[in-house]
Amino acid sequence: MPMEIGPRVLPPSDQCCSPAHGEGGHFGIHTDASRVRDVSTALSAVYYLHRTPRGFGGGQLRLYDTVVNDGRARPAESCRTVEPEHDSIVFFPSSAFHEVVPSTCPSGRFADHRFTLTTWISDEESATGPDARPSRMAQWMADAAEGTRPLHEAEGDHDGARPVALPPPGRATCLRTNGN
Ligand SMILES: O=C(O)CCC(=O)C(=O)O
Ligand SMILES: [Fe+2]
Repeated sequence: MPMEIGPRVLPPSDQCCSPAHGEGGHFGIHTDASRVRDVSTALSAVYYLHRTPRGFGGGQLRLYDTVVNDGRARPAESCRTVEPEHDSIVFFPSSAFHEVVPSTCPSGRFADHRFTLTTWISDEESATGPDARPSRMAQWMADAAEGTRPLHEAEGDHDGARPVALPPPGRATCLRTNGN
């Protein structure tokens, strides 16, 4: 089924990332603190799109609980697993530890890769008003996330993901999800 992605739903390309994971593609445990201005209010949004039936295996998103030891936060062993389902979107706090487990892509074809559109939503206003103090839990997760390594240092954990060029603004794009 062709899927229309109009430019109006796409954030500017510097605020949007569109990688494709093939065989072995993965993303080690991280937070998205370095991708947002205010991690105490920011949400990460990941939209999944791929051909059906799915041409890849694995590629689940794991969202970890957080534990604190000696005032330092780290990912707990417990997590929630999100299956990348075509035409679905997941939102989570950008301060949460998460990872993408390795994908397999038996055909090796690019069309069978795991595709996503990822963006980060941050309400700058809400962090400045008098009533805008984040909850204790949110502040605590934000402080923990600030201490995590910047994303560019985690590039070694992002093997196998190839960036996909986004369409220029003002032109609709048609992604065929059932062809090559
Ligand atoms: O692809 C996903 O499910 C998550 C991607 C991600 O964590 C990121 O781009 O920071
Ligand atoms: Fe992330």
